[in-house]
Amino acid sequence: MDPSTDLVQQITSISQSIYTSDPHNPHLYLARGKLHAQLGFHDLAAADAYRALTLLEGVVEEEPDCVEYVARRRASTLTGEKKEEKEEDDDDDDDDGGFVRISRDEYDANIAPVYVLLVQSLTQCGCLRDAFEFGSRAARHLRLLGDQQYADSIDILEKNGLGQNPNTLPAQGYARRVLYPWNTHEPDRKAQETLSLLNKRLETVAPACEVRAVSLPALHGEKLQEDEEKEEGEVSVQLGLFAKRDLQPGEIILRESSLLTATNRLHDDLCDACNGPLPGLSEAVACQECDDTIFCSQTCHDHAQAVYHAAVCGHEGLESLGKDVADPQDKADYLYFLLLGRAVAMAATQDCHPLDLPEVKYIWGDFHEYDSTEKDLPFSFQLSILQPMRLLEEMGLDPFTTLARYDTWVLNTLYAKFRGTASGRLSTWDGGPEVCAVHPLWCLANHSCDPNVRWEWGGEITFMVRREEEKAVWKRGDEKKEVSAALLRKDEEILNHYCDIGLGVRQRREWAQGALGGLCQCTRCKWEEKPSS
Ligand SMILES: C[S@@+](CC[C@H](N)C(=O)[O-])C[C@H]1O[C@@H](n2cnc3c(N)ncnc32)[C@H](O)[C@@H]1O
Repeated sequence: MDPSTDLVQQITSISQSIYTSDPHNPHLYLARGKLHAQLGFHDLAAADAYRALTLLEGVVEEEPDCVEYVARRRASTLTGEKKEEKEEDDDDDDDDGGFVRISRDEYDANIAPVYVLLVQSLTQCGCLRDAFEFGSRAARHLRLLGDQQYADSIDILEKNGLGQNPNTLPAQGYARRVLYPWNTHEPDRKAQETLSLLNKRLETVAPACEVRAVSLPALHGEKLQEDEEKEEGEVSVQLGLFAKRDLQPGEIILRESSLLTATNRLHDDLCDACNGPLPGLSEAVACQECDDTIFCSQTCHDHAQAVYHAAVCGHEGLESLGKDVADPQDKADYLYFLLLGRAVAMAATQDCHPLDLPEVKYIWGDFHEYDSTEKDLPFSFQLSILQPMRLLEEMGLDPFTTLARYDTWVLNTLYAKFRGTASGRLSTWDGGPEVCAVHPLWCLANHSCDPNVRWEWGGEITFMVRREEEKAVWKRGDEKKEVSAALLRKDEEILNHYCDIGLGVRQRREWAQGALGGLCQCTRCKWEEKPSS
């Protein structure tokens, strides 16, 4: 058997125990974290180590009443000799339901490997500031517990970030962006069944459009021009939107509203559901239970209650979570976190797995091949581990017992999907990102720097066929190229734009690179990039 298959099986088996019967057992998180690290999932390993640490810290808490999550394990989780030895010790403190509390001895035996796994995993992800901070804290703590006993671990922990100024170390790291082998929620996006389902949804949102499989040029990270030329011809089969009939210039061909939205404005004047502008006081509708939440209409109010609001209603701690961002550079990342929060609220309200939400299940995630070593999914201790735990707590959920739905691999998959599809609106106040949303049908349209539609986004998002005068002008030095006709013919692909098409080719490629996964290879870019004849 392929050794990695065996590791996957072991991970799946431990996850099953965590999800269904033993969620407060730090041994399971440590064991699973080590397996995750062996498979190169250092991000998941860091999250597991942090869970084990949180539970172990409760064991030595001086005031037991302050312990939020009591670390305990099923008496049957140890095997062989260890189990027999332990069973004799456990007799006295057998809790209800066959659980035993984690003992001080277990704490002493596990605290150092947990710290080491946490610090090494964060380092591997590139989250060097947190690795350094945990490393220093851990070394100090282990020294107090016993210099000799923990000498090797202290050595490893202290080597980390030695001589560095923590303030200059990066907090933001990266994770692998793959479909996890245990993810059973991802559909076959190209299957006829999927296309039929999406086309059924399009009937109301964009009746003149159809989703089809399409071959796109495979774009790669930061490749040099020569590499791009070499790889020309390599394709990626994905989905795209197509015209079912001739479409007229100026015609609105898609109208979609979505509740998978987020804003970082603290006391905003936007509808809580669709993030469209609020009408006057007489028309706006407040939630009866928590007066602070305002909707633009009764429809949005009712929709919100059924889709996401029930899980967050009245939980005041959620109001400022992720919104009080000090560094403007972090704003976009925090918006993705807020979008994640909305998806969690939707899953909790509808009692379903977040990856099965209709807004999420079929959208593009830009995943790499499983055996790729590339790491390009932004990952940080704050936004991928700590804040999601706080979010669940503020919603009144135990982040350990709800892991079957909100495990780190699930959150990473959500982040990957959101980063591949979400659109954003900038603040008119400071120009920073302020609102973002996923529109699951709108986001099926691919990009071109000579798009045939333009989009507008208020309460709903629309596609309108570009008129002649709205078409892009191709420029190369002093040379200009004739614009193509505005009519969008039956069977033509509907092409959106992921960047400002008024920019020069270099800037456009730079802007769109994140959303495209590489440098744009559309015909306009290729023409404008070539030296003028
Ligand atoms: C928002 S999705 C567009 C829909 C997507 N093709 C699907 O299957 O759902 C964005 C992704 O589509 C692909 N894409 C869009 N426009 C492209 C283009 N002009 N060339 C190559 N890939 C493109 C990229 O992989 C990008 O990450």
